[in-house]
Amino acid sequence: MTAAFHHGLSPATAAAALLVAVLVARAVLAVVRFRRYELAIPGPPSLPFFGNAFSLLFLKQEDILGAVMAMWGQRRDLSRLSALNMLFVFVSKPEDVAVVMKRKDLQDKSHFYYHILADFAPSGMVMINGAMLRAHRAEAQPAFHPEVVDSFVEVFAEEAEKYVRNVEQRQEVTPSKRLFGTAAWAFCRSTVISDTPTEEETAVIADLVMLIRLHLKTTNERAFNPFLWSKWIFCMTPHGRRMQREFSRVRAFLHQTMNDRAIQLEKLIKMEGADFVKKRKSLLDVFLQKNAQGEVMFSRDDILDEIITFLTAATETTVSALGFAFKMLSLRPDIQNNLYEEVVSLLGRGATKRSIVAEDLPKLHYAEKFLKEVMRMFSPIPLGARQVNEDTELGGHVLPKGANLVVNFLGLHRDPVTWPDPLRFDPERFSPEQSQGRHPYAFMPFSGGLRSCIGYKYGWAVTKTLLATTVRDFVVEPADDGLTDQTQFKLFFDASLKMVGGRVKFIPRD
Ligand code: HEM
Repeated sequence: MTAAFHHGLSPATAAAALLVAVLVARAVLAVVRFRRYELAIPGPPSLPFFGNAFSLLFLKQEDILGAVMAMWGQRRDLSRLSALNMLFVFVSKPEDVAVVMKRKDLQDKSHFYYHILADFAPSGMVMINGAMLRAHRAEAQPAFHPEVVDSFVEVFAEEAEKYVRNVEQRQEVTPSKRLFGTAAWAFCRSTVISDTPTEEETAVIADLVMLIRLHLKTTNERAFNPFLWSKWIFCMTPHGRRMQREFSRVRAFLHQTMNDRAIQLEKLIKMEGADFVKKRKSLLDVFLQKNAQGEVMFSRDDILDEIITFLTAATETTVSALGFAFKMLSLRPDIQNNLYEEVVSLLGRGATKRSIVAEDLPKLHYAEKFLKEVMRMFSPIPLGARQVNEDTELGGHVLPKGANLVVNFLGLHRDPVTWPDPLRFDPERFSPEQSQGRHPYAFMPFSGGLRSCIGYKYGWAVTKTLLATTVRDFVVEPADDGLTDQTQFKLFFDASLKMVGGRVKFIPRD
């Protein structure tokens, strides 16, 4: 007879009490264990279990990055934040970043952030891991071969010309607003739909771009609001219901586009055989081709998720980089003159000017140094989070299983040891002389290792084309917003880095 029976407890009650006691003991042990690992890593003061939650949760989107960065506090070595027993370990030193990029066991995306991002495109490359990631990357790679990217430059140039034709002249504008449409069109025309889109395609792609922007904004808000972490709960809110409805509508259209293209492809493969297989193809064709050849590698939903993911990755980053580029040009006429001189020496001026072609891109040396300095100071992706799947040693600390490892690209790029006077804007940091001897992992705007940006060459080509075409036709002047240098920018994060305001004026040159 146990003590419980002597005290009149039934066996069921005693069993339930025992179970509760075991669960409570396990939870307490988990909190104690977590706390031991947490406190071993330097970071701001934190409470047991809640960690830094009271400084992090329910923040406005504009304030999230500033709050995270303030708490990170420029620590060079590993540092941490925590909330509700979730640990975020920041890596910002080139030596530590190199280890993360090279280690095969640190390549999975963090569940915390990416499971929310993945809600509407779960099989997209940014979200997937392991064998599935390797298969998707291997298939998509040919669509980003340098020769394929070169073949798209004509489309990029046409979209850039359209951008400069339609830009609101002489008024204060936020360049990113119009740039989204331009970057999205450049992507869709080169990789998804026909070169000459129909009216319906135009309307649906415009909707998709708006929807993706909204999704990214919502993802960040949800990430900092535990009540909305579950997709199920989020989709019961009016906003969640609306997003679900809109995504279903756009997906139905894209499915139709894919079906039409798949039928065309089957015919082409039958007609051209091996010749067609060897041809360079767009992303959509690359994914569909395997299926058309009878190897069903990807479901139509997988392909659609990839198209949405690539469109997001391609537009967000390009727009972020160019938005900061135009803002910096408006504040630095000296740099703008150097850039203009380089551009007109290639593309001509006035009546003799011409559009950019693929062969011009490698000759834009100054543009490249300038854009690198933009991406150093304003890394389009400021943070990238990985999942720690097993207790892992890094930088002299143990990261417990379940922790989120955050590669702090913004911190890496502003590390005063590698970049003296890091807030000074100077493209010459990327001259061959000054680049000599720099740590190979000190500058990582496109990340690195197994999860490096697959659209790296594509991104460079679009960004350079849009920058050169705009500078050829316009002087970028400052807005009347009181901002006189880059140290005054208020940065925030909505899937890519943005700044509050960011307005400039475009004054025509001719
Ligand atoms: C200025 C332009 C760009 C920048 C700075 C940039 C930066 C990055 C970075 C930092 C990552 C890693 C993110 C992480 O680890 O969380 C990434 C991944 C990725 N990027 Fe880009 N990107 C750019 C343009 C593009 C373009 C044009 C495309 C497609 C056409 C693209 C497609 C992707 C994809 C699919 C991934 C996920 C790769 C993976 O997880 O394995 N990016 N990009």
